[in-house]
Amino acid sequence: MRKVNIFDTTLRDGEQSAGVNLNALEKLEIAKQLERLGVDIMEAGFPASSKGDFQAVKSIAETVKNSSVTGLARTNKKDIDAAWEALKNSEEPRLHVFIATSPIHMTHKLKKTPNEVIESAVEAVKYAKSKFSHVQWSAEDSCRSDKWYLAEIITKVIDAGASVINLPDTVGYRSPEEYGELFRFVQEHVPNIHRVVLSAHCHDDLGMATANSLAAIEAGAGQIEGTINGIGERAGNAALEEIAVALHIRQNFYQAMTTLKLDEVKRSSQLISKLTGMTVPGNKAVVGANAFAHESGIHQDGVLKEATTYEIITPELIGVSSNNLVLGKHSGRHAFKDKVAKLGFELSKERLNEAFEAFKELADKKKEITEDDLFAILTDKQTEALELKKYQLKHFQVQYGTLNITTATAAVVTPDGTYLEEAATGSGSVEAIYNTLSRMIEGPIELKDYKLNSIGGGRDALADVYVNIIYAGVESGGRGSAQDVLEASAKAYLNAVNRVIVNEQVTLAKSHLS
Ligand SMILES: CC(=O)SCCNC(=O)CCNC(=O)[C@H](O)C(C)(C)COP(=O)(O)OP(=O)(O)OC[C@H]1O[C@@H](n2cnc3c(N)ncnc32)[C@H](O)[C@@H]1OP(=O)(O)O
Ligand SMILES: CC(C)C(=O)C(=O)O
Ligand SMILES: [Mg+2]
Repeated sequence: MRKVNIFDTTLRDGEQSAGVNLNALEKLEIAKQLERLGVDIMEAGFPASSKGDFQAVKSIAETVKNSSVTGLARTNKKDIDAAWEALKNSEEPRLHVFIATSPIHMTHKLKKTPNEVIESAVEAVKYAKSKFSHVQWSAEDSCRSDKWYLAEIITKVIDAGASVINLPDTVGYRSPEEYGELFRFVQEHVPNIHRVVLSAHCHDDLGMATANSLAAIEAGAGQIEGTINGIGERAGNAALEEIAVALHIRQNFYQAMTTLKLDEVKRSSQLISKLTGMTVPGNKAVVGANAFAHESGIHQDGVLKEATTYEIITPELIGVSSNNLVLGKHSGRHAFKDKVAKLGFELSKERLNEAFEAFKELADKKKEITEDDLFAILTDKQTEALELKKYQLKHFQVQYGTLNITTATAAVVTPDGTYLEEAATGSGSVEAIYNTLSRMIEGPIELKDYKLNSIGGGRDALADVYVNIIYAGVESGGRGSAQDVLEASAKAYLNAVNRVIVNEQVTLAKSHLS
């Protein structure tokens, strides 16, 4: 069985998803979870792109010990130097440097001749190699590049010191057969290819990212790049959980494996969904809420007789424990703690107590607490610790009637500890709440997007609200869950504002990162 390395780029390409903007503390929290998941390499960001990303990569490189940490750079000294400053204290400093090799990109974007691109790539890899112990080079848009030109530049870049060569399908263009063919071609026509690991990096524009990644493995790739939940630029990247589970379930076919801890998959998915605000569709393979739900009679009958009739993956495999202990209002701390541990959460004693209180409060309102409810409570507690000085909602009330003007009143505590109360009207309940909160928050807020989902099913399902706002000139996403839609809406709005405030504090006070 051949081992395939997992290169996670949730914190770099994943963060390139439209509307996603993680602060350094959120990135660190995700990095710790990716380390628990067992990724071999994590791309923590693009250090030259902003001060915030530089800080994030640096703190991750200094914290994470069991996964190799890398950062992205263009083929210029400024980017490579910034990456070095951010990564030099990691266990094995590793750089990811890229330049595009397709005629379209070279002509229109880079405005360089193919020879100039070769020079730039070789020079950058040599320079990077003088600092970093590992240098990965990527041929951006390799799938629309001339294959003979690709073979030439790869040969030279390997001679310059690259130890990983990545062939990204940057725009998700190829079919699995064609992508596999590219890997075979490169292995046959690059004389020094045996000195490097070949890597695949697929995008999902035509819905083929997972299939293409698996085709690359069949054709000899030793590393797969992707993100959790498949988030990323445009239609996203290959979903790592899909590839890892496919290799596990079909190991006899692929004869390849990863060392991911698959029982950390669900928790990683939940945390990343929560912090990025990118909701996982119900029918998403492996981690969607319906991935293990059997709806129709014939399927249910089959599963009752023999689960393998319709189940090729068990929920337990990805860390959703079987529900033999039902949690409800009569459950105590022991059962709760046991369940929390089974779901893979590690919370401090204080956070665990708070989570237990939140669970009891919810159990008073709901008959049965589902695993999805618990995930919502636990990820809330896990991420609350990330919020520094912030606006806190104390209470609110809304008066709504078809004949009245909708009015909300609310009380918040501001980041400097002042208690404020306000009231405002709106054309609906959510608008009235947002107008009220806006009066107490310093600076204008523009609401760009509002999404409402339910967590779990039934009349007593939790509401999950995601908002996108512009506050202090910064685009920010916020999420809130509660049993009541209006409470979830208020929480999401404040969470989006708080994320901007926290971001500022993190950039100003670097000491918070250690
Ligand atoms: C396929 C991918 O995912 S690539 C990674 C994409 N990620 C990002 O872009 C991260 C966020 N980006 C940023 O913050 C900014 O774009 C920065 C800081 C990286 C650069 O900002 P700016 O210096 O203002 O440049 P801008 O983004 O407008 O243009 C990119 C420049 O880099 C050049 N460039 C693009 N790729 C490369 C490369 N791999 N190597 C060298 N130069 C490159 C472009 O030709 C352009 O150069 P020009 O200014 O001479 O025309
Ligand atoms: C930077 C490279 C590897 C990339 O993300 C792409 O080409 O899609
Ligand atoms: Mg990409």
